[in-house]
Amino acid sequence: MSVRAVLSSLTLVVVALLGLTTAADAATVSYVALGDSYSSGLCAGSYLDSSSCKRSARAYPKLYANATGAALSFQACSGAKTTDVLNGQLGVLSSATTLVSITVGGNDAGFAGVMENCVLGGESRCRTAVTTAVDFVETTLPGLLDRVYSAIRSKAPHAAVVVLGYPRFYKIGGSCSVGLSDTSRGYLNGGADALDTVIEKEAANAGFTFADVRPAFTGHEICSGSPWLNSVTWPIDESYHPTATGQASGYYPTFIAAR
Ligand SMILES: CCCCCCCCCCCCCCCC(=O)Oc1ccc([N+](=O)[O-])cc1
Repeated sequence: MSVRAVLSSLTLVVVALLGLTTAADAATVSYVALGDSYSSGLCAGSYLDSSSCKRSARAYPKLYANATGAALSFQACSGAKTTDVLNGQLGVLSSATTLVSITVGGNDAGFAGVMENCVLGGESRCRTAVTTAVDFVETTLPGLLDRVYSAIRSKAPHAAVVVLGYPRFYKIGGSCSVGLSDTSRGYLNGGADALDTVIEKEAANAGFTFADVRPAFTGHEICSGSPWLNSVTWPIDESYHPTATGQASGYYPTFIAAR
């Protein structure tokens, strides 16, 4: 065999290997999970590190990566508002990102304060707190979501983006140890609906897919026979969050179906 023939067969082998590598890279989903505690998995346990972000091995982003072999960059962080996503979570996005998920907006709307008013303050204060939050959701939140969604699109131009919503918290009329009246439960469910309505609309405006978790959680609200959400609990910040089952049976299949 001449030197030239050896070189040309070597070239063929190298080209073939490069081809395989490129094909393997293209087949690997490059997945970035953004957002707040509903995506980090606060309350689901088995946290992946000791950070206050509370990223859980039982949260839907990790379940998806385990099941599919997708390469996950887990950015979601407990307590995140839209500005935290904009300023702290988008650095890993690139033109190579193929899949993005996000839950955000609840903390901007003052979720924790609303819950405190409703649990401790009685029906009247609950109604006022929810009304104020819904007003914010309908007037100010759309612009905040637009900023986040536009930034995602410009940093990850080729990604499929799935925006997940929030569940209704309460079954109305269920027997329940939590001292919240059916009236207050109704206010809170209405707040979740208002939030989901705005998130769905802004996601559609951005060309993203909205994944509605409310159907999956129906029958599994607080005060139902098999809740997938924590009621008031200790530590207090884990209150009103999906349990590990809520992540696995509520968020995860809803994400899979929308992706
Ligand atoms: C209209 C808004 C109020 C209506 C109440 C019912 C709405 C249901 C939607 C819930 C949205 C929750 C998103 C917040 C997720 C989150 O990150 O929660 C936190 C988790 C942890 C902390 N923290 O401080 O550790 C703070 C907040």
